[in-house]
Amino acid sequence: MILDRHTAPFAVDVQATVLEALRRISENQARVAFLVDEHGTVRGTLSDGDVRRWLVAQPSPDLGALALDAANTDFVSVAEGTPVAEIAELFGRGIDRIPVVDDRGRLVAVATPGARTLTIGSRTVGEGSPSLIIGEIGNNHQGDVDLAKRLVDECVSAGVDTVKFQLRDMAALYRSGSSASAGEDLGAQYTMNLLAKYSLSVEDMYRVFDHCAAREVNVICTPWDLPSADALNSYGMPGYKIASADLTHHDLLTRVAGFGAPMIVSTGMSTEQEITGAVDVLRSQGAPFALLQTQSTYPAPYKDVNLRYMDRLAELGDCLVGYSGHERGWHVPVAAVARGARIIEKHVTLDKTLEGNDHKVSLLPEELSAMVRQIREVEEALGSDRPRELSTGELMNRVNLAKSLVATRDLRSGETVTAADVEVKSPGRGLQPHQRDALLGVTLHRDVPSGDFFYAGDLAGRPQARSDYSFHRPWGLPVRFHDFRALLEVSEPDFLEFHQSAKDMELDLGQFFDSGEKLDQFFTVHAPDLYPGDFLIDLASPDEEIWERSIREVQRVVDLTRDLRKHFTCDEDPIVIITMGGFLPDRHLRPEERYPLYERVQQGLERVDEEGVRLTAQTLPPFPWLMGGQQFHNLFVEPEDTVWFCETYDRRLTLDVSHSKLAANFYQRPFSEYLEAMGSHTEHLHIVDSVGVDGEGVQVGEGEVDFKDLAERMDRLAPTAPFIPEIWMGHVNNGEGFFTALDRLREWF
Ligand SMILES: C=C(OP(=O)(O)O)C(=O)O
Repeated sequence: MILDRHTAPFAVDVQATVLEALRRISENQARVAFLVDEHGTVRGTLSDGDVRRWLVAQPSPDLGALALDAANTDFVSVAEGTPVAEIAELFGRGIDRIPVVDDRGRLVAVATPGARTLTIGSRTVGEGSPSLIIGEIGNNHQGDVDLAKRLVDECVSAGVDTVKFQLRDMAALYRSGSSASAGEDLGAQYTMNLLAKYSLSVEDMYRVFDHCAAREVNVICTPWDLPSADALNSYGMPGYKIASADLTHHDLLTRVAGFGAPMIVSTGMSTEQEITGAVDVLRSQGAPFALLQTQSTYPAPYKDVNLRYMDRLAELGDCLVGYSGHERGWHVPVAAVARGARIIEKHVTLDKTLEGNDHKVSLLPEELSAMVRQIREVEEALGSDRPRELSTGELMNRVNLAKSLVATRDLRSGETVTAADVEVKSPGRGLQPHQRDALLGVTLHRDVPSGDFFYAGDLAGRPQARSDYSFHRPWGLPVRFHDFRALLEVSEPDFLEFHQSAKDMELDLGQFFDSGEKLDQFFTVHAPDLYPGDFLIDLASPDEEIWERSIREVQRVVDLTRDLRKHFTCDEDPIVIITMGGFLPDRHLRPEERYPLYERVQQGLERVDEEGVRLTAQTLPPFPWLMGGQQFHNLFVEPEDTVWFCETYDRRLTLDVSHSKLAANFYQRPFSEYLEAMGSHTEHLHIVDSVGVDGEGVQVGEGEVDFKDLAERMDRLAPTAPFIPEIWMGHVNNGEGFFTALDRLREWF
């Protein structure tokens, strides 16, 4: 059981309305709030159930009514000082939060049956949250306030959640007082001498805590004796650490538990019996606590670290567990997180050669940064045990690498598929091999040429109906040279968008168009994404060879576009969509690093003869799936620098809705900001849904884009920009995915 002295999340003013009280209940996620008057006296408790009962009893419920009307005024509470065991007996029968009140009925704590969460300052850590990373400065400040502050600053830069210090009152701590160590054993004498030299006074420590507050980083501290504990309590620490060395110091445990703030308790150099003894003390005090597995040697041999003991600690303490590390390097804390540590403590120093044991096992600031980064990466990688979902990248790779059912001969509409008509071949664009049984015996409703894929639509056994589309802006279909005729047979788009592969760039247009043929529509061209030799267009590249080739490839796309124009009736110059580049394999650039890259893009474009085309820069996602894996896009991702590029160089955009929504999600900004900023620079639209930060190309209505809002904004900001539905794999089964998207988009566009 825990006595939570952080009562603010539970308290609601007695004058609050039902709605205000409900808001508090949903914020604290405890299903109950306590109504307190101006003196802090509890006047009633209001649970979810109380509100429900009140609602059904009202002829016309009014959420603006006083919460007190719905509250339980005959509630269970306990007096401060009630033994924990007695309080524990009151839980059950719907009661899992009990107000603890002083002799005047004022709320002083909330008793809960035990929660595996701790809140330290601004940070709550629980089973499902990122781990709490503590930068242990300890005494590595060498008794110097400025050095202590610098260490705090380094911890902030490294991204730790909390910094930690140690406080000692040498006179109270050592039997021989603060200076006389002569009679001590060699080890103790060495430690005492160091501590005497390098400790900070309480006042200096407070100064450093103030610096932590100014840097907005949570700070905790280990009191090594009772006076230090009291001094820390006077400052008002949001949490306390108990060193392994104090696990058997039950008076200290009890004193600190009485402060009511969370306790993080190390268990090094202790027997299991001593650990359970400490747990009993903490429980009897109702202290919110976590236990840390620790090997109290400096540096600790890996064979003694024993991360698996965290499982046992979780059982013994029925609490959150973590790891306080004294080994070399930082791979063990990273592994500890993967093994369930919710708290990591690791020492930090500016110089490993300074005097004192701790410096040797401390991380330098850049190492601490690396540890924090790697822990966060591992936490992301841990994922969940929910049913497996394929990432967009995997889906793409699956098309390239997996197998499909294909026809062994030319099959005619009306024929029934037999085993001899079907074989398994790569790529994985059609029905998957395990769907063969479902396909056999199906009567085809279309011709399937030899080597062509069978699709889900073939199983449905009915032809796909295509309706006439009419949108209040021009609409088109993404096509390839080899499939546009088939799509034109079933639909009448205003334009075709030729999505070029590097191989398509080599093809002779005469293969696809009769000489003199002119199709009665316009067209756009999307430059290839990938070229042989893993080459990607990168007009921002500092590498001259890549940059020069990128310029050449863009020119080839422009030239092809001019050639294609002969076969279309275009009133305006055709739009060409280019992914301009600026990606990196391993990181995102800071905003100020992006501008020189845009300048480089522009220099490259100035070398391209753009006569007769409208070159546009496609807006890009933060994590493109290039060459089968995750990369990092930097340019045309955030609106400010994208708009800067457009305005500075008089350039236009192809706004890819999926890409830009992913960017908005990644940068945790409203998508509307992206649309408002980039909308008026938009020449062309790729309309498609998206999920998360890298789920692109999603079918309309199956992701997170608000299409009504999108349509309203685009009608205002880019009313004439044409669009295509750019659904990933939308072309299979003769454009099935594109037509589904168009069917859905009719509602808004
Ligand atoms: C020495 C300390 O802890 P640990 O036992 O985790 O090293 C401390 O918190 O001061």
